[in-house]
Amino acid sequence: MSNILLDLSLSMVKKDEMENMKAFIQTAHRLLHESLGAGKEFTGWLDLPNSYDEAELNRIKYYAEKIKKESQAFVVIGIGGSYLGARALIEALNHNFYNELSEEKRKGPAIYYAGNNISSNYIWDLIDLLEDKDISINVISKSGTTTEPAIAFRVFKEYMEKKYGKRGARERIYVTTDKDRGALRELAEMEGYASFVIPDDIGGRYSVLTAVGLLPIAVSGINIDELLLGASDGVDEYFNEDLDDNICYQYAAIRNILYNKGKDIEILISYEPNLQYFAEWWKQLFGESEGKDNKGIFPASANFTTDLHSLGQLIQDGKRNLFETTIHIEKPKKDITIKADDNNLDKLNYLENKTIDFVNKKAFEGTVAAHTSGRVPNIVIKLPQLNEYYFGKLIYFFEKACAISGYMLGVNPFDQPGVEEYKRNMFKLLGKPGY
Ligand SMILES: O=P(O)(O)OC[C@H]1O[C@H](O)[C@H](O)[C@@H](O)[C@@H]1O
Repeated sequence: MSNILLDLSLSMVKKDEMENMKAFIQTAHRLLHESLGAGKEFTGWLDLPNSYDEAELNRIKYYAEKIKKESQAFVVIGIGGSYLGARALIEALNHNFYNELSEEKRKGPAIYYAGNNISSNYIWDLIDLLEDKDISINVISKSGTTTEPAIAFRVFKEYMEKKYGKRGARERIYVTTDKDRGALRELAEMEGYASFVIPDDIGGRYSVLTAVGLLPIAVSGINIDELLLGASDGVDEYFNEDLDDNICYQYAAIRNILYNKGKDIEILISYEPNLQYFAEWWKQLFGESEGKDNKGIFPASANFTTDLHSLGQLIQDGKRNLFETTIHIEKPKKDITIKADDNNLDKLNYLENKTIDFVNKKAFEGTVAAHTSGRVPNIVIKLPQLNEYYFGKLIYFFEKACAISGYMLGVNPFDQPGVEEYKRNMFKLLGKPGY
């Protein structure tokens, strides 16, 4: 049966180096599964796909349908873990030009994002774009107090109330936040908005398979049952503490081996442009989880072949402190056959009857060969297809690999104390009371 596969044949790591990681992997496995590790109170995501509350799932589906019916555009207000996962999957699993499609062709409203920056130009332009559209909004914040989404929501709440009146706006505003803490929870209760809960034991960057991600994802027409099924199969498949039989743990182990050899930048590569935000989600997951105590691999990303024409030189020939992890999709959703041309001025007739995906795959093979000859270790994660099931499983694969990798590195993979530093300075400069 087809499945996600991990190809380590070009990782430049020897078999015995992996063997030597077995004990460390088993320790990390125990820290995670027996709730003995740092941040153990944030491991609710571990069994979530297997223990999903059916009633909550049905509520998500019900409101997703309501939003679809009532809206031409849907605005997701959130930052970091409160929006990246949703955007990653909405873009990865839909049409490359989803928002630009006609309403008949699209399976849901156009989806826009706000509250992920503090640019007045951005908010202004978004409001301008939404002027003649019927909209609904989902404000997502675990803490309920993050500045960026809070400011955007203040603007959008006023906008909605002007457009639809207070009662009408109430019907179109959805809140996803903590069960009983935070300003957003208080506001949701006070205004009577439909609301969803981010469980206490799941941190933002591990929350894509909760209502945080599932509501917006379902609104875009993606099958969330299939997504959860993939993740749930991942729970079983990536449980085995024997390194030989667990590709998720192999990925965690090899990252640590490479890091200890001075490879402190990992570039996540894809040959599909609509995986750009999947890489952004992955960057937050690994960056916030591991980058602490003056340690951690810097997670970067590149889109090939696009970036081969801009970053390719550095990867091939620059400082040897990086490695690549490619997400390789075996079968495209659609393909195009290259035809012969009588004039052949572009000299492409040698590709007659080959498909564009065939060329893309040859570009991948050629790139991996070139970069490994340039001493860049290459890890390849192979997915049979770009669909809900495999991406649900891949999400879980990375979440778990990240937690295991973080424990092997000796950090708490579930906190992010460093992020507060810029906030404190900004609040002080803004004159926020108490700073
Ligand atoms: O969901 P929120 O509480 O608004 O947090 C949104 C994001 O901002 C924070 O500063 C954290 O660094 C992230 O881990 C988090 O995902």
